[in-house]
Amino acid sequence: MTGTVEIRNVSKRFGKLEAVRDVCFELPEGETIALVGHNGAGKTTLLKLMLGLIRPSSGSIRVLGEDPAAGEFAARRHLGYLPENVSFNSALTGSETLAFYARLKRESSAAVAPLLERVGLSHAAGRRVGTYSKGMRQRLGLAQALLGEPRILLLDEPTTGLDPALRQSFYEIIEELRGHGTMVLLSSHALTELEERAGRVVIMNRGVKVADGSLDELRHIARLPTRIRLKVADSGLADVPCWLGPLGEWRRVNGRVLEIDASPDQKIELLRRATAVGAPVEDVDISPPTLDELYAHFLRSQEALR
Ligand SMILES: Nc1ncnc2c1ncn2[C@@H]1O[C@H](COP(=O)(O)OP(=O)(O)OP(=O)(O)O)[C@@H](O)[C@H]1O
Repeated sequence: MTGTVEIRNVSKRFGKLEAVRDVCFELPEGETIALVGHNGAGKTTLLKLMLGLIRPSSGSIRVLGEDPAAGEFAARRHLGYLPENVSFNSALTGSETLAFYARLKRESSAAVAPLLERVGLSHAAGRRVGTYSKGMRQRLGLAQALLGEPRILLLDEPTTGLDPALRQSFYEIIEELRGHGTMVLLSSHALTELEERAGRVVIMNRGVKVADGSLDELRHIARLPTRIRLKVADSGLADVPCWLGPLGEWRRVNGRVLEIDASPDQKIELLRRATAVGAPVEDVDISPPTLDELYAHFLRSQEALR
């Protein structure tokens, strides 16, 4: 896979505050990457650095092989950006707004109608943006970011204000773009929805990158327990320690359901026992560590080192 963004040992200081400290990563094409972190972790600063809106205090950034902060940054045409707080001129219609951005990006205004259609705003194309709901403005923002079929899409909190159906169609658009080779970077706090969508997660804390990998890789590194729930037949409730063996603590969550936090080493053995002939188990439910739990784990680990 070809790289789209290369960040090497980048730091960014605002006065005494180090918003980003010695961060390195590469973002290949055709990947959806989640950039997560608490408020003030440095996510927006990283996006602004990639856009060339600010310069790094040290380190280097390449976007499609160019320095984004250089005067003539030709790769900008291949960049789409949705800022956290989209604001448009409320007197312009949806069509006029998008046509304005198309001119800025030197794209044909013929792109406007199909893009409005794509984000489900055709019906409101002739209405003033001032009358749009938050979700509609967000969709117009996405349409603006999609102008020119970008190879890099940087989206800051893109699903804020979207209802579940719109979120679904938003992620369908993202998946389609990714399939065509676009690198999509989603900066977000919505960890649960990112869990199913992002192939890779970069976790930031206080300006420092604390974890970077696929969900499976992060689970492997964190070695957090997998939560296993067993629905047990009445006959098995009396002698749980016997058929389950010495595999850690278990607790009864309600009636006939047992819950066990199995370490990565115990997991398979536990499932073997639970599904062995004669085991009084009627159903098994396996929940690997969620992105929420992994996020909390990596943040705790880094805070402990401070
Ligand atoms: N132009 C600026 N001048 C001074 N400090 C800044 C500037 N921009 C960002 N900061 C500071 O840098 C740190 C990182 O901010 P940044 O906006 O990158 O965080 P974030 O992870 O995007 O947070 P959020 O989730 O709240 O959007 C914060 O402490 C912020 O106050």
